[in-house]
Amino acid sequence: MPISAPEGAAAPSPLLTLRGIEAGYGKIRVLHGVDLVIGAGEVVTLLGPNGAGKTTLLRAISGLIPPSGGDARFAGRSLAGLGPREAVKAGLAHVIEGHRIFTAQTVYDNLLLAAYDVPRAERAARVEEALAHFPEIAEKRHDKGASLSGGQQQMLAVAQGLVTRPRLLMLDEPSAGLSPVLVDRVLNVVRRLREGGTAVLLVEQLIEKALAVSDRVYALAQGRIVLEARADEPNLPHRLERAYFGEEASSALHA
Ligand SMILES: Nc1ncnc2c1ncn2[C@@H]1O[C@H](COP(=O)(O)OP(=O)(O)OP(=O)(O)O)[C@@H](O)[C@H]1O
Repeated sequence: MPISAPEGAAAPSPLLTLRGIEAGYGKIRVLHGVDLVIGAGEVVTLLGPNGAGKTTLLRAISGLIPPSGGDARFAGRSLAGLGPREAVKAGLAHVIEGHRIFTAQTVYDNLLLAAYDVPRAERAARVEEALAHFPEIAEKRHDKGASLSGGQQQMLAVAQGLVTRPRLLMLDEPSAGLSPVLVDRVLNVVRRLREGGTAVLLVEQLIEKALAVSDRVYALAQGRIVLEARADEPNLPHRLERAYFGEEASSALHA
């Protein structure tokens, strides 16, 4: 049975609240007023066709590109004017699509570098904490990044996102280039993070696998949110199709 707040008590404020976010590149407008909410410890998948603006939205949240409009709040504070480093310090980690690790450095040093802003005395423990999620790369902690397989490098990139102990971890297509077994392993980490209370925003093409670890889903099309639903909603595949292709195209498909 869901635990409801006592009557009259204020609902806990969400961890991340986006209202009317607009962003793009120079004169190119990509996001046209995006509203999105993530609760503490919630796993949310962001779906959408190629070019919809998913990566751009993650970049706008993590300070890699400044939004040109709207309001973004994280853990009770405005994200306006925050650069990527400040966003990480505020508790936001963004594992970018196709993230490259430092191949000339060891696995351990890659993680230490990612823990740059963690107090020195805590860094080693944070590195171990991140490695504990990935026994396969923990075994290779003294090996150079270059010696890891593509999948292991991808895991190392996710582990780098974890050393800062984020309240929200944003993963941009973590399955890209991974074998099905490794995809499951990365998504299992998402499941474990959720159990531990870390919120995750997941951009993923493997829709079914992503939904299996998610609480809710948003779909973005042409820079606008066109659907918001619970991940276990029975009618979701049909709604997604309509959201992706528009109602008319969907009716034509089923005609
Ligand atoms: N650095 C950039 N400079 C100019 N335009 C860009 C840049 N990055 C992305 N775009 C454009 O912004 C739009 C949205 O791209 P974005 O990568 O955010 O979409 P996406 O939904 O993540 O797509 P995909 O699933 O293909 O990664 C696209 O039209 C893309 O060409």
